Amino acid sequence: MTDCCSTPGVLTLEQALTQILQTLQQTDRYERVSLKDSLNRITYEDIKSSVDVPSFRNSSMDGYAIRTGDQQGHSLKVIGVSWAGKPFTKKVAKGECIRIFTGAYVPGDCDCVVMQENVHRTGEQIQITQQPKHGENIRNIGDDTKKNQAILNKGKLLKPADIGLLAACGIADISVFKQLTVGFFSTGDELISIGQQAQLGQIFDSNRYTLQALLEQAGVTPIDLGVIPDNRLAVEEALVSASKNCDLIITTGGVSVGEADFIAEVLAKIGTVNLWKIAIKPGKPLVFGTIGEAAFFGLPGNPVSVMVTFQQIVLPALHKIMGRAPQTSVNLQAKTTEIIKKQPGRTEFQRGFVENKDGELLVHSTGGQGSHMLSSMSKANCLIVLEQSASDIEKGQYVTIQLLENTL
Ligand SMILES: Nc1nc2c(c(=O)[nH]1)N[C@H]1C(S)=C(S)[C@@H](COP(=O)(O)OP(=O)(O)OC[C@H]3O[C@@H](n4cnc5c(N)ncnc54)[C@H](O)[C@@H]3O)O[C@H]1N2
Ligand code: MOO
Repeated sequence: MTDCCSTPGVLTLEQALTQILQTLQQTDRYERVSLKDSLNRITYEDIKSSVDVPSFRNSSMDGYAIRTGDQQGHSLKVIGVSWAGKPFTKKVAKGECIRIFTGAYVPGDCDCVVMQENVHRTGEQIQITQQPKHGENIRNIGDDTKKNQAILNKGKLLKPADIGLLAACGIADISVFKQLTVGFFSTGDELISIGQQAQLGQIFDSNRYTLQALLEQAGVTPIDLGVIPDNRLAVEEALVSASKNCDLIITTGGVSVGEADFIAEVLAKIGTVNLWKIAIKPGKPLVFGTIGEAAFFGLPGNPVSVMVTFQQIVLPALHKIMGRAPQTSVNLQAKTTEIIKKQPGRTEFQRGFVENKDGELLVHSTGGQGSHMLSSMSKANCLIVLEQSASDIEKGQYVTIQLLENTL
């Protein structure tokens, strides 16, 4: 569809994402890992608990376990102690109670724990000073997790709470999707490595460092394939070789329309070009396709374009292949503290800093928005998302923001 803002042949971000995700298949490779090695891995199957958690009724307070009917004002005899790990299992008769500590087994005769602050103790007798409620301060069997209940679904990215939950259920190892292997290289005759002396016209290759970090954060195995010069044959050889060992390949640079930009041309020769150019800023000339079994993303060379396209496009693609359940992105609304310049035509991602001022989210730009400017990206804790048809935004208007991973 062509409207006021679209360029014929250039897909919107949503169209491009739909097309990319439809092309990619979820991997079916998996492995068993121990719980200790499972952080940031993705579950390969639904995981059920074979036990109730808690597996026995226990106290949530230090105090006295009593029987219903032994009410406020009554005097009760303390006949024993239930410690966490050392249960009291004998009978508790009417008019009796036991001393109990947090996490300790509650004997079957008792149905309430009175916290010690609400009790007067004299020798082996207690007086309850506040009306106890039936079931009070007792954690019941299975109130956290029930036996045979699915505690984690397939496709769950494992975070510390999930690992703790599995441990609480006594699960020692689990099946997770195999980690993806992602090969990446930079292209460009102007690139030198850190440590080399820059001549006029040369720059340090920053994209490889950014990508290594982004890929590590994404929980895949990155393979740094170095810098490849602007030479068709060299690029072709590097891509063919990478496609044999990698699930996904990322290059940066060489996707625009200059004389030395031939990534899309080489891709068409050795694989398939599925799409080229998306109506986003930065990142417009992104190319996506496949080489053999491997998925391929040719990202634009500009360093901020690399970061934005990685976050908006490569990451959802990686999630699809690595088996992660689809995510709903959490967008917030924040009030802009300044005018934001914007031309209609592309969905724009501007670098911003959001803060909470007296309960209101305020966002301001972190500086120059050129796609070569990493300094404003480094200062940003969010991206300001401006829709394709939007033009300049007035100060005080609400805009959509996406928090960056480093903020969370
Ligand atoms: N006539 C046109 N020129 C350009 C267009 C266009 O539509 N018509 N699009 C512009 C846009 S938007 C982008 S984005 C860039 C993308 O260009 P390429 O992907 O071909 O990238 P290069 O030209 O190779 O590099 C762009 C820029 O980034 C620097 N760069 C490249 N690699 C690295 C690296 N590894 N580390 C740090 N910096 C890198 C490179 O030196 C250039 O400055 O094209 C526009 N041009
Ligand atoms: O689309 Mo480019 O990435 O704006 O600089």
